[in-house]
Amino acid sequence: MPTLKKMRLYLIGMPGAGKTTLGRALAVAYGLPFRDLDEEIVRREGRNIADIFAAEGEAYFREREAAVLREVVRELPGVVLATGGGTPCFHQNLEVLLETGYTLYLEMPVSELVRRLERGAASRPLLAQAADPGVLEARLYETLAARQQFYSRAPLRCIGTACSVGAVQRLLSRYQASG
Ligand SMILES: Nc1ncnc2c1ncn2[C@@H]1O[C@H](COP(=O)(O)OP(=O)(O)O)[C@@H](O)[C@H]1O
Ligand SMILES: O=C(O)C1=C[C@@H](OP(=O)(O)O)[C@@H](O)[C@H](O)C1
Ligand SMILES: [Mg+2]
Repeated sequence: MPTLKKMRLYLIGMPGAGKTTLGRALAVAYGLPFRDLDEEIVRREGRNIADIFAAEGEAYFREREAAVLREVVRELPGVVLATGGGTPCFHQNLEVLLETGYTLYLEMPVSELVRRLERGAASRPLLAQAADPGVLEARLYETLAARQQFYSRAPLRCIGTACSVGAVQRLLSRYQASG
């Protein structure tokens, strides 16, 4: 099935879109190693994302994120990489993604993001204060509005809960065949 033995496939999109979950499954399907950028940062820092934000602030996290992204790209010619929701929006990271692999935007309606994140928002520091679903929804709409300009530059896009492994494989095959 995979047409390229070594390819980098990057998943971008909002928190809760399913980048980590789908990324793992895609890596198995393509026989490629999987990396989650947040997990790579956590491993190098020896503390979790919430602790990094709390102790150092967002600017520090964004610098580490940009540096670790470039390390992963340098080290792995073949990889499925789940990025963090903010990754493409800082430090020219989107350019790195677009120039070194296939970038797929997992586009998920805010209603579905709210449903998925209602319970898990605490581990995502930018959403951690939004305990109330109404506040969470408003925060997600605001964030999406600011990030749309970055996400929409991905050449591949999969919409809603139809983003299955098979759907992404078909999308990518068509894209590879077209150019
Ligand atoms: N296809 C899916 N259907 C239902 N729930 C999902 C699906 N993919 C992910 N989730 C759930 O949504 C939440 C966020 O998923 P995750 O993969 O961590 O997203 P991201 O990495 O984009 O933030 C998790 O609780 C996960 O179990
Ligand atoms: O949207 C964001 O700015 C962030 C999303 C998180 O990743 P997920 O998209 O995997 O939740 C993580 O990188 C960090 O909490 C910041
Ligand atoms: Mg994730």
